[in-house]
Amino acid sequence: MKPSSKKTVLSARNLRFSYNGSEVLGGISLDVKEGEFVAVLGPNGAGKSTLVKCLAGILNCGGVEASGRPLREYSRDELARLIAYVPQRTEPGFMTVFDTVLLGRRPHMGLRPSKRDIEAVRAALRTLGIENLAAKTTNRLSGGELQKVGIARALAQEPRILIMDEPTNNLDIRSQLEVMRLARTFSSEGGTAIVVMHDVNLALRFAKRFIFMKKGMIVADGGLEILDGGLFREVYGVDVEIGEIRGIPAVVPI
Ligand SMILES: Nc1ncnc2c1ncn2[C@@H]1O[C@H](COP(=O)(O)OP(=O)(O)OP(=O)(O)O)[C@@H](O)[C@H]1O
Repeated sequence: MKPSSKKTVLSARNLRFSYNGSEVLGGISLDVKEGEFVAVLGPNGAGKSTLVKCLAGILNCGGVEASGRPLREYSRDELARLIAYVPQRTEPGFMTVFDTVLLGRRPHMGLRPSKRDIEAVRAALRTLGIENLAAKTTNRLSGGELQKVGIARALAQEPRILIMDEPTNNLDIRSQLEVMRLARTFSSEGGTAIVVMHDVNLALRFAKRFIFMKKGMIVADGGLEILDGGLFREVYGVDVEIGEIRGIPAVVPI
């Protein structure tokens, strides 16, 4: 890839992580720059979620810096203003959709929500097309609606880095496209989007950089130029045909 003059916002150096003594990340190094849209791909259990939880500061992994400063030196609110993380599953509760999304404003808010906070929540609900659900409690939503609430909460947080773990889970095809467009817009406006995905074709269509993981390691990292049959055989153990439909890259298992 061509070197870029953009600022590095997140970096990991020789990142290792174990659950109960069992190593899941085996020494990962990467730099992510402002304005990037990165898709993290790879088979089940490869360590994708663990990696993004380390990058988001959800897991205390060490070896991760944001804007040149170790994550552990950030206060909780500082980190939340910088990085929003959307987990694989948003848990339902007894709060309304509006109040759940308002939680995203906590790191910005005083004792009471300001006009600005309320407007940020409304804007996030609008972006996800769920204003009509604002008064509903989240335990009465469908899986896809709940997923959108989690994403809206992250947007309301107005972070500089948006990290989403399989955000298109549970979503219909139109909503999948909307979420990917939203991440693309976020990154084209100077934010940084890092998204864990299983849908290779959706990732290829929208993201600009692809990190393929296997067994806790990065196997390949780059733009569309890194794609070839050998990569898919190595990472997923499947043979694929790689083509293009109307200029959109398409990978078909054969
Ligand atoms: N809380 C945990 N405790 C113990 N082991 C865990 C825990 N979370 C994940 N693991 C293990 O760590 C490994 C990597 O899991 P991770 O969720 O990071 O993979 P992934 O690539 O995101 O997988 P998937 O695509 O299935 O979501 C797996 O072997 C998993 O069993």
